[in-house]
Amino acid sequence: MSTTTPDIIYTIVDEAPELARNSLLPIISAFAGAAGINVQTRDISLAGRILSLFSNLLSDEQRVTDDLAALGELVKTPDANVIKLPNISASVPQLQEAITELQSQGFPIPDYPRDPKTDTEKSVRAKYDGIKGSAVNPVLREGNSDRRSAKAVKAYAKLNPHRMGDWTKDNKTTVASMPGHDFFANEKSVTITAAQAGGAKIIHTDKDGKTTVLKDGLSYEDGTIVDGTFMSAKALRTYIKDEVASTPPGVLFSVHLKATMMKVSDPIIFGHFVSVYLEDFLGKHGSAIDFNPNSGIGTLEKLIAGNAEMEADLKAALASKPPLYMVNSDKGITNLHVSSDVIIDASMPAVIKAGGIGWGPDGEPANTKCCIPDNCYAPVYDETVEFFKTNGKLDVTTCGAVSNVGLMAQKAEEYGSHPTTFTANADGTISIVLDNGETIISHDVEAGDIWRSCTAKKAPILDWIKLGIERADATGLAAFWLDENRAHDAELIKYIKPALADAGKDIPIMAPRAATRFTLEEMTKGHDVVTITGNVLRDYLTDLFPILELGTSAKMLSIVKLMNGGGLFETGAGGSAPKHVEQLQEENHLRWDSLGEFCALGESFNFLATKDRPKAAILGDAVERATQILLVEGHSPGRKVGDNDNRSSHYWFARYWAEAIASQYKDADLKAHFSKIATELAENEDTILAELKADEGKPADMGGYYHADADKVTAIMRPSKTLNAIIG
Ligand SMILES: NC(=O)C1=CN([C@@H]2O[C@H](COP(=O)(O)OP(=O)(O)OC[C@H]3O[C@@H](n4cnc5c(N)ncnc54)[C@H](OP(=O)(O)O)[C@@H]3O)[C@@H](O)[C@H]2O)C=CC1
Ligand SMILES: O=C(O)CCC(=O)C(=O)O
Ligand SMILES: [Mg+2]
Repeated sequence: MSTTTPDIIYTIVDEAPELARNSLLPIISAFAGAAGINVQTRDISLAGRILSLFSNLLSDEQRVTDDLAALGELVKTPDANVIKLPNISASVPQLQEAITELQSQGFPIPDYPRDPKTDTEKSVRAKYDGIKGSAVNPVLREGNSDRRSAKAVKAYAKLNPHRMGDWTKDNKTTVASMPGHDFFANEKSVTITAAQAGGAKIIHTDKDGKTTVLKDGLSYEDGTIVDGTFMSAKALRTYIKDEVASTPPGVLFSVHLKATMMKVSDPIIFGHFVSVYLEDFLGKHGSAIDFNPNSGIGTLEKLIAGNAEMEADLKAALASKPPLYMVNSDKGITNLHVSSDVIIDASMPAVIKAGGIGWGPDGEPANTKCCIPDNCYAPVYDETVEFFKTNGKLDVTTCGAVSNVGLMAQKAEEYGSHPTTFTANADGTISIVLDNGETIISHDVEAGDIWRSCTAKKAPILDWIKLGIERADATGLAAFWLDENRAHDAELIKYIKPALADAGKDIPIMAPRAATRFTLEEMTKGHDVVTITGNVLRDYLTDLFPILELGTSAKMLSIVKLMNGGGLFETGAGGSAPKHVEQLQEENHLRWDSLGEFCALGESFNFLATKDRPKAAILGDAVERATQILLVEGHSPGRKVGDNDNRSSHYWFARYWAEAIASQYKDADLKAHFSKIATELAENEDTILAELKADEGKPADMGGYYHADADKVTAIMRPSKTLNAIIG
C-alpha cells in the first residue's frame, strides 16, 4: 500500500481531547510507523472549520483545507478507518468567541452577522450557520452506533467504584414536561411507498391562502419513514410560567436541552425559558436593548455591563424567581447563561449521579426541578429519578453493564432535522407535499410554533435491527425502546416485527418509560442489558448508563460500523470537557482520561488487521493488554495536581504497549524494536515522570483557546525530553 494513503486517520479537535492528542498521537504515530502503518490527521476543530470557510480571504500561509468535507466522502468508502475524538458543537456565543480569537491572531475573517441585511452579510451568515451546532458528527456518522464498555473497563469500575450521591425518599428533584401540544403529542409519520418515492417540498400556507415554500428539493426513497411535528410556542410559554411558579421553596429551577445537536429548535426553546424567566426585566428594558433571549443571560450581562440600573434590575429579577441551577456558582454562570453549557445527555446524568443534586447560586447543593419540555424522551429521566428515590443509589460494585445499539446512520431521526425545522411566522398550516401533489403530512400552526420534519431511511433501519439482534445474542437481555403510541415509533415497529420473526428472535419492544424501568431493574440485579434505540436515546443513554456505572462516558467503546464497509471509532460518548482545559490553564494538570482513545485505537488496529495487515493485529492486541494493565496498576489520571495526569498516563500506556508488543512471538522485527523501547521507557521511569510533572501547579499559557499556539501546546503536552527522545 502506498505510504501516502492513510491507514488510519486521527482527528484534530478542540479543548481537552485536543490537548490529549498532542501528547498521545506522537506515541501512536511512532508505534504504528514501526509496523509500517501510516497514521495521518485531519482537522475537524471549530477553528479549522471556520478557516476553511473563508479560504479565499486568507493568505497562502493561513489557508487550510476543508478536511471535514474530505472525511465526509471518505466515510462512504470501504477504506475509511477514522478515530474520531469529540469536537465542539458550537453555540452562537462559542462561535463568536472563536471568530474573535482568530481575528485577533490576524486571520481576516468576517464577523458573525447577527442581523444580516445585505446579500454579502446573508451569505456570510449562511456559511457560519452551516458550521453551527453539531455539524461534524452527522457528516461522519454513515453507520449505526454500537457503544459499550470493554469488559476490562467494567470490571475495573466494579472493583474501584466512583463516588455516587445518596438518594432518599424525600428527595425533591423532579422532571417536569409539557402537559401536551409538544413534539410528542403532535407527531405524524408515514412510510414512503415505491409509488410515492421522489421529490417533495415543505410549504407554509397562511390564513389568506398565501403560500411560502420553506424547503424545496427534498427527495424521499422508497421505504423512508418521514415524520412531521411541532411544539406550540404558546403552550411552551404557559408551561414554563407554571413550572417557574410551582417550583417549591429551596428547590432549584433548571432546563435541560440539546441545543448543540438540535441546533435550530432547542436554542429557540432555550430562548423561551430565558424570556419567561426574565419577563419582568425584559418587560421594562427589552425595547431599549438589542438582546436575543436565545443567546442567554451570559450575553445579556455583557450587553448591560456598566448600566447600574439595568444591572440592579437584572439582579432583582433573578432574585424574584426560584434560584437557578448553576453551571458554575463561583463564576455566577447560571443554567440560562448559554444554551451549550447545559447539554442534557451530560447534565441530567450529572444530577442523577450526584443523588438528585444540583448546585445553586449560593454554591450549595440542592434538589432541582429539571424541565425537559418535550415528552418524547423525558420519561427516561423521570423514571430514573423516581427509581432511585424508591430504591436508593445504584451499587456500582454489583450492577450489570448497559450497552446501546443506536439507529444513527445517514442523519436518522431528529438529529437530522435541522434543515427541515422552521418557526412558523404566521398562523396557518405547514405541510409536506410530494411532487405528485399528494400532501403526506399537514399541521395547523400558530405564529411562533416550532415545526420540524425528519426521516429515517430503510437501509439504515434494517442494518440497525440486524446489529441489535447481533448484540442481543451476544449479551442476553435486550429491548427495543419504542412507544407503539408514538407515530414515528409505530412506523419503525412495522419494520422490526417482521425482521424479528424472520430471524426467529423474540426481543421485547417497550416504550421508553417501561424500558427504563426494565433496564434499571435488571442492571441492579447484576444483569447486562442492551438498549436498542433511535438516535436521540442512543445519545442520551450512552451517557446516562456509563456515567452511573463507570463515573464517565469517556471510558466507553464507541464503534460506528460504516454502511459501506469502513470503520469510524469514536472515543467514548462524552464531549470535549471545557472544565478540564480551565484546570490545565490554571494549574497545568490535565485530568482528561484517554481510556476512550485507547479503546478506539485498539478497535482501529483490529479493523485494519481484517484487511490483511498482520502487524496491525499485533498492535491492536497489545493496545488491549496495555489498557488492561494500565487500569489494574492504577495509572489513569486523577483530578488534582500531584495525581497522575493525562501525560503521565500516556507514559504508562506507551510503556505497557511496548512491553506487550515485545512479549509476542508472531513478529520478530516488532519484538526486537519494541523490546528496546520498553527497556528504555522502564529504565528512565523516574526521569520521565519528574520531567512530566516539573511544571505542574503553575499556570499554562496555550496562546489561544480555539486556535491555540501549536508550539506552546506541544511544549505543555510533551514536556519530557527523555520520553520524546525514546518515542522520537
Ligand atoms: N462526540 C462529540 O463530538 C461530542 C461533543 N460534545 C461537545 O463537548 C462540549 C462539552 O460538552 P459537555 O456537555 O460539557 O460534556 P463533556 O462530556 O465534555 O463533559 C462533562 C464532564 O464529563 C467528564 N468527562 C468527559 N470526558 C472525560 C474524560 N475523557 N475524562 C475524564 N472526565 C471526562 C468531566 O467531568 P469532571 O469535570 O467531573 O472531570 C466533564 O466535565 C460541548 O462543546 C459539546 O458540543 C459533547 C458531546 C459529544
Ligand atoms: O455532535 C454532538 O453535538 C454531540 C454528540 C453526542 O453527544 C453523542 O453522540 O453522544
Ligand atoms: Mg452524547
